[in-house]
Amino acid sequence: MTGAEPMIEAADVVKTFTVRTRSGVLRRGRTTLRAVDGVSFAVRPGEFVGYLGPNGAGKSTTIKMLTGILTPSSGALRVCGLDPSRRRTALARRIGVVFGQRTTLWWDLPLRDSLALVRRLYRVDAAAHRARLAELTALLELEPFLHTPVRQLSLGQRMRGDLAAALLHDPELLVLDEPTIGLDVVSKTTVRDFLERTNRERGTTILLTTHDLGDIERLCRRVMIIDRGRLAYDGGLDELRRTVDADRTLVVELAEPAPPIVLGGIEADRVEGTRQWLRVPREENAAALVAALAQRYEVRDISLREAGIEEVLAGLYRGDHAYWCSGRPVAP
Ligand SMILES: Nc1ncnc2c1ncn2[C@@H]1O[C@H](COP(=O)(O)OP(=O)(O)OP(=O)(O)O)[C@@H](O)[C@H]1O
Repeated sequence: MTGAEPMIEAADVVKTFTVRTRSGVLRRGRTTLRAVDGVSFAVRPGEFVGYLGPNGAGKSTTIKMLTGILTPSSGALRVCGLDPSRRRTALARRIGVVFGQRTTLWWDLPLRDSLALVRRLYRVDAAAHRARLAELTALLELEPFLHTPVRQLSLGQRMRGDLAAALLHDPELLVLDEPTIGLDVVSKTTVRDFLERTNRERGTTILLTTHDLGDIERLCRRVMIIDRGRLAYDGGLDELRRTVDADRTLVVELAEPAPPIVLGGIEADRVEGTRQWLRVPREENAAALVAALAQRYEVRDISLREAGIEEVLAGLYRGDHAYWCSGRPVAP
């Protein structure tokens, strides 16, 4: 594969499922559900892309198609230049996959033995395996539990083991489905640092599905958002914030507690002691608002906060923005 070729190329990919329906007590029928509904995108080598969307949006179904577990109902899909469902074994040697909710390791074996089996599975040369295992052991700090059976590992340790297993054969592409789910802050940081480094230093292309916005803010330069099977956004995080035009928040610290501030059409939507939060619409002049506040209240401190990615996405998922509902992809 040459550097110019996309690592992943999806053209109008559709996946339908036939599901049972029930209306009333006795009437049963079947209907077709379009879990992925005409998705097109390309991921270039070396990119780190977040694949986001609310529950049931179609993320896992997309990932299962990318890894060859599911076959698209229509459309064209190529990963590392291969058709995933037809060339599943060949593709497995070139990609790494981690599902946060389940492990690919052997439950009863010590981690080290599990990783040795992975080497056989992927036919990795023994010397290359030794070198890579030593590197991954150091980076993921696996040494203290290499001899522990997988079933006795904590969630964070197991996830580090799974990442090592997925990367032992040095894949070009790493596909991650919720890799930090259930992890504590320290383990999350270890995993994120490791992923960031893997992408930067080895040039591994990474596609990450997560509900953890910390993962996204820390790692992804580009995000794709899917909702009800359709790609609704594909671009940078900062552009997303700008596109959505989310409201800003004015945090006001008063000299003494007061009833919720009302200024023009704006009212505080949160009050805690002397602190109040006001949502400032984009079109509102924040400077004029601050001046009016200072005239009427004794203000100790004031700060204007841009909408965080969490608020931006919550607005999108609620359908606050027209383009979101239209299902029309937004150009990067
Ligand atoms: N094997 C299946 N048979 C029938 N319907 C399915 C199947 N797999 C997924 N679906 C449906 O397809 C839709 C998309 O599911 P998918 O698991 O891809 O969503 P998701 O974005 O990964 O959600 P979550 O964030 O909750 O994991 C959902 O409505 C789901 O119920």
